[in-house]
Amino acid sequence: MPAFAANLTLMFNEWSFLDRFDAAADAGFTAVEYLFPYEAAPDAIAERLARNGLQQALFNLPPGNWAAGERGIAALPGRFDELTSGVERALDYAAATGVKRLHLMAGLADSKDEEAASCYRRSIVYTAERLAESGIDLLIEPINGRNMPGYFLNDFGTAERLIAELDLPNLKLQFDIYHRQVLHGDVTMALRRLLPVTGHIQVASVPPRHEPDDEELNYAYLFEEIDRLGYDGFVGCEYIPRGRTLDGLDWFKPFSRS
Ligand SMILES: O=C(O)C(=O)[C@@H](O)CO
Ligand SMILES: [Mg+2]
Repeated sequence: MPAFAANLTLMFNEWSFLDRFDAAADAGFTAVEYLFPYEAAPDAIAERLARNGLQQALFNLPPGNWAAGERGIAALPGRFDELTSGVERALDYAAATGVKRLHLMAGLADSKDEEAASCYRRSIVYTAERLAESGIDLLIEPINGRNMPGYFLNDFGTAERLIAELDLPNLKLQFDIYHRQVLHGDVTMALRRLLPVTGHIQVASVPPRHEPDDEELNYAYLFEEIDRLGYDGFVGCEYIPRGRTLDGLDWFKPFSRS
């Protein structure tokens, strides 16, 4: 049975950020993920995790100026010092939360730009090696250009080649099934091939990015396939509820701890 992590950036928005941990646990989740923890104190998050018996599945390293439209800095020339200090900040939160995988966002840059590609590789190598000292995996995620126009890493093949070429033991793929379907389709065959390098899976319906129970993809089949493949990581529920979060959890009932 997949281990689902509620995505507290998109789900449980009826509650304040810290109260979303309680709401997710009450709804039967045993793990959580979100984009960024940095507006809450590490201890406050740790307390919510412990109080609710929740595991921290994932969060992202600092992305640059998100409010100004930045979507990561790893591929951006001239931002390496900021990247290294962001890694230390993320490690403080990792120590408090016990998270074992962090996602590094590439940023908005031309995917054919050689300087961006070189910055991206340098950032990945640095970050992976620094995280390895704490036993943490580094994830990279291809993101489709409809949701994030201009995002540098917009192709699963590029991510697959990069992971193979860099050959870093803790560099893994964040396989977001929603992005995979929008970008390329062929989800099941890609899962089968890429599972050995996959460190985290995320789900949502396609195309509206809602609960994984309808529209273009057959998630009942895909959840069984994830089990058949022996995947033992988390499946992040990175979806926008159609209405109130709790009203959209019928799909989750067979997997809930309550
Ligand atoms: O957009 C997505 O998909 C994500 O997983 C976010 O974490 C972007 O980092
Ligand atoms: Mg995702």
